[in-house]
Amino acid sequence: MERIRERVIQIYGNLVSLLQKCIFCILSVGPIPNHIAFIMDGNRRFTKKCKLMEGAGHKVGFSALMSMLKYCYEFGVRYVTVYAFSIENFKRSPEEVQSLMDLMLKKIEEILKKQSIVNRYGVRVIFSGNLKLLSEPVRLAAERAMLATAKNSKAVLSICVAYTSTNEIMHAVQESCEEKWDEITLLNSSGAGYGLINLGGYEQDEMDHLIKLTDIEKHMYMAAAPDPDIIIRTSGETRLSNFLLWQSANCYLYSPSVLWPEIGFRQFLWAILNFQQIHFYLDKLKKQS
Ligand SMILES: CC(C)=CCC/C(C)=C/CC/C(C)=C/COP(=O)(O)OP(=O)(O)O
Repeated sequence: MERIRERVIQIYGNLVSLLQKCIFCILSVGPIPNHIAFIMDGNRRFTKKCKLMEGAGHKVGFSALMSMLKYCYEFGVRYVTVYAFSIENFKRSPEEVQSLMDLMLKKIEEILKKQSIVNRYGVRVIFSGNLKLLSEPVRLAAERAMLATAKNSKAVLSICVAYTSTNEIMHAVQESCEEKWDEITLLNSSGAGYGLINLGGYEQDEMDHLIKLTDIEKHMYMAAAPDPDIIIRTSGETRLSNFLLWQSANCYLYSPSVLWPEIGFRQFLWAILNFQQIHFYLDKLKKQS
């Protein structure tokens, strides 16, 4: 009896995945987003709603993330970014921060296993954020994961930890200033003698030493990924909460009402359909003007 039950579940699973493949095939006639970012909101609320043990919502949340990654990579999305832990999250109780870090550590080991989604889809994993703020075991695990997947080239997963956009922008501006300062000092010491830049009426060669947009962008934590096409934030919230502010100028925000651990194929499909509809509409406007 048990074997029949297992077989039925297996057949059902195969049928569902065949149906999903057919849907992806039809959808791929339209534009496929290159980069989707997720704000995984509502894990603690899910714990409360389902009367689970403390921290269980985040574990279910991780499984939901694995399903979303599978949909993204099956559909042909090359870049996925997730907001896994913000700098603000360090203000939570020490027990909660510790439990989230323990989960992170365990899950990093899991995603490095041979049969994991990361290895199955050839995904390069990048941890983006102020990694110095992480405890040593988590930081080392993150570095290990980046090294182990560095040669994967089919897709990219950016995991934002110890991240906020304002911190990212500040870091990038500081790095760019330091780089320019070093450049000017080097030129001065070699006798080129540019002196201090007069911001009033500078000459062309002085202009070359002003910081450009590309200087700042190359120092962003998210420099390895293009701007996102869609940001999906669960639990009906439409705030960005200091996530990808620099990169989201032309991005579509989709905000399903489900909590993160409840997100599934339906929400993914709806996000893609809405994105494609907006894309077609903007294309039409462009052609008319
Ligand atoms: C390796 C890896 C990528 C692990 C990620 C694991 C995971 C699902 C992390 C979510 C972290 C987080 C603070 C989510 C927000 O929900 P919340 O806790 O703020 O819940 P609430 O919105 O209900 O308060």
